[in-house]
Amino acid sequence: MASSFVIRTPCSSANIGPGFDVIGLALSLHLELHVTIDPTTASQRPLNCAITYEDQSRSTEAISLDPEVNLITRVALYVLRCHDQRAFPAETTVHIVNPIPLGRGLGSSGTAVVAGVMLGNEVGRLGLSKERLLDYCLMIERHPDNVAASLFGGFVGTYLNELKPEDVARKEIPLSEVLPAPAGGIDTGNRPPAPPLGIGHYRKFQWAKEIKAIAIIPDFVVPTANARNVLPQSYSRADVVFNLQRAALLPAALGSSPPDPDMIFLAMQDKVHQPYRKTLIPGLTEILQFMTPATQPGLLGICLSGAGPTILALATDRFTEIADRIVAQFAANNISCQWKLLEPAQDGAMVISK
Ligand SMILES: Nc1ncnc2c1ncn2[C@@H]1O[C@H](COP(=O)(O)OP(=O)(O)O)[C@@H](O)[C@H]1O
Ligand SMILES: N[C@@H](CCOP(=O)(O)O)C(=O)O
Repeated sequence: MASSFVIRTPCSSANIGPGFDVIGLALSLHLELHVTIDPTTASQRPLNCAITYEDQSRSTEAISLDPEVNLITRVALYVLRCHDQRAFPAETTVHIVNPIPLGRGLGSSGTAVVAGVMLGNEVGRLGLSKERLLDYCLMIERHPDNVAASLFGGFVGTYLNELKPEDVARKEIPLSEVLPAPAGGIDTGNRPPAPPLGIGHYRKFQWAKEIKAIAIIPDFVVPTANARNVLPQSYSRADVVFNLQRAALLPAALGSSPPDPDMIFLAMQDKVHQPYRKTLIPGLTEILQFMTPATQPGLLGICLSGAGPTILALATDRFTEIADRIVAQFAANNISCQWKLLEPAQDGAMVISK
């Protein structure tokens, strides 16, 4: 008999200023996988899987419908193959509905990875806990901030365990071995490296109910890998202490009701990633500084969302006014934008039976 379910996964904004690779916030824009498994259909397809894709994000990148290439199904196959299941159950169809803009700093890849591990777990009937699924996510997306937010929901602080030397080697296995290059439908029969236990952990923080997130999304892509390549290998003690001081304040500042705008604005400052990413995002330095809670009522703080180019402005009201001002700053650099008013998504990725 056929079965159907939906996997719903929120997008995320990572860092929130000083919490580089540590802090993440799940937001109310959801990737959905509408999955049907119909064993009565004789499978004609490679890997027993057919993909369709519905773009609701206004992205121009073409998403592959080949299950060996598509990030979501590739990740699901990784989880399945770690459990000696070589393909999807016959006959699986996955309809992807994606409103998350690609390569803009709203964690589209982390969300896709989370949806992929949830898909592998569900179709393979593996019964893995979300804590274990986080390990699988971290073998692919190697910083925990986006994936933990999308998997568990809410406003999270994350950390990686100090692993035993043999486990460190397993965690650092090149991505090409975790997600091997497509073999053109030929099953190599290789079992991929399973993740060590308990790589990553998270803690949920409070989020003050008055605070909403405005995402100002420029019409250009900054691949996260490029935005990580512009960062230095080492930092001055002064810059590290600057970020530690603010990162330690941030959860209390964003969790206190009513919010204190000056405290939040200060707690969202950063010297570890944003200053270096200005080379990829025209006008970034000015955009992060041109308004403050003193000059813009309703504003609490501004930061780069993830690796950018999206700007995240936290605010209690006057959302349109704040968004319009940031859009105008980008327009001064000949960059057009869309913007969205989002809320924290307290529920993480979930499977909904149909
Ligand atoms: N829903 C999806 N389905 C397939 N691939 C996706 C999906 N979402 C994101 N990706 C892949 O992730 C890439 C973007 O990842 P990345 O550069 O990390 O940006 P982001 O900040 O959006 O996570 C896309 O170019 C695409 O290859
Ligand atoms: N901590 C990472 C977060 C990347 O987020 P994304 O949404 O841009 O993928 C970083 O800052 O590189």
